[in-house]
Amino acid sequence: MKRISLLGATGSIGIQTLDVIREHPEEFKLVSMSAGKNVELTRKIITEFLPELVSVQEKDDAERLKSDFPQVKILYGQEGLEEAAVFHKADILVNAVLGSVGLGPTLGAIRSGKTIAIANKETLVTAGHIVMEEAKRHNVAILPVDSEHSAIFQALQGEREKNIERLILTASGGSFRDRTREELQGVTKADALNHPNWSMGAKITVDSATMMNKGLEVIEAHWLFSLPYDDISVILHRESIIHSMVEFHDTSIMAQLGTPDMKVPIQYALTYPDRLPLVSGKRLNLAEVGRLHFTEMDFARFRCLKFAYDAGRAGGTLPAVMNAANEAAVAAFLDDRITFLQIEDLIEKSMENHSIIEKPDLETIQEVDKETRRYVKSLL
Ligand SMILES: NC(=O)C1=CN([C@@H]2O[C@H](COP(=O)(O)OP(=O)(O)OC[C@H]3O[C@@H](n4cnc5c(N)ncnc54)[C@H](OP(=O)(O)O)[C@@H]3O)[C@@H](O)[C@H]2O)C=CC1
Ligand SMILES: CC(=O)[C@@H](O)[C@H](O)COP(=O)(O)O
Ligand SMILES: [Mn+2]
Repeated sequence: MKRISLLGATGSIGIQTLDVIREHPEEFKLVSMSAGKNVELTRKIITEFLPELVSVQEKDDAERLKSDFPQVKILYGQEGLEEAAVFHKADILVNAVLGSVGLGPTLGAIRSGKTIAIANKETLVTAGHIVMEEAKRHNVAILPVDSEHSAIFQALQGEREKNIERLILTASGGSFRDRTREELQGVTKADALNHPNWSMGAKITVDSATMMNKGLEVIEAHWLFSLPYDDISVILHRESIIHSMVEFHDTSIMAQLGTPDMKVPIQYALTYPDRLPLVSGKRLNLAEVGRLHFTEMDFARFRCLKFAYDAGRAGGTLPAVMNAANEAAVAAFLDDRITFLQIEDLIEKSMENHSIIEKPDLETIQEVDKETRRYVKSLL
């Protein structure tokens, strides 16, 4: 029985993690969780899964939940999030919260010796150097949940790192993959949220449309697999059937394939190094798929991917700046305050405006994150 702490239980990854737990009650138990503002769903989850500790974003919501569930320890805010992550009865943290608020809880859980199943990209993007060093020091495994990194992780089982030529991340191209840059003028929020292959939270769906999602994944891959940026490439693959690949020095390429279903990588992170049947999974029928397509990545068309390679290569605080600017800009877009193309303008301006601090500690990263959000706000 693995005892799970789940951050972001009310989100897209959170709900699918609960599906996996529900499908294997003899294997997994939810012992602590966090949610943001979706109190109704939080109530349902508590009633069904009976976690011992629950944290929500707002104090008022916590007060209401306390009177409804007196047997449950209810917390709130960033402190509550961090406490849920280190709950003493949990063996593994599934971090599926959205945004850089996920960094502190990941570090806390590493320091208390928990295995980390990481969906929250912002943790590794903003502070990969600290997270990987702490994981090594505490002998804690960081298991990828993101589909591309899970694919690479699976393709690397039984292989030696020294034999890797490069990683090849696949990108669907997102909602606007068939449009030119000129055709991006005036696209709407509804258009952006219409991902061709995956059903995900709003922020990551917009990231996929700007290609920032792949940029964040390139930086994540750099930290997870300890490879230089020159050995990490991206290819457009419309179908999202090949979730990513590893090429070896002998020219052999190992790929992981499957239908686009996040329950597969979520469950693999929870069962690793074992596997379990995916109760509600759909088997891939390649004859039905028929053809797979691949296209060279166009960095001029997808500027955010270029920003991410630049930020990753420069290192220091620049990835944290890029990430915070992206979070603030996407939130503004989802709030109808800016156009789609302004997202990348705001990220570019924030990166240009910043003087990089080398080897930043946690406090510096958090300060730079706040400063960048203030800067983006001043530009709006
Ligand atoms: N969705 C996917 O398929 C994939 C997602 N990821 C990554 O996983 C992470 C989560 O993505 P996704 O599930 O799509 O996101 P969602 O927006 O669907 O869910 C986010 C979750 O985080 C909670 N939350 C948001 N902001 C805060 C906050 N400030 N404090 C506390 N809780 C908060 C939300 O609570 P509430 O809704 O209650 O307000 C919700 O539970 C992201 O980093 C994303 O990039 C990676 C690979 C695939
Ligand atoms: C499901 C998942 O892992 C997402 O990160 C997905 O990769 C988004 O797809 P694209 O960014 O390739 O459009
Ligand atoms: Mn992904």
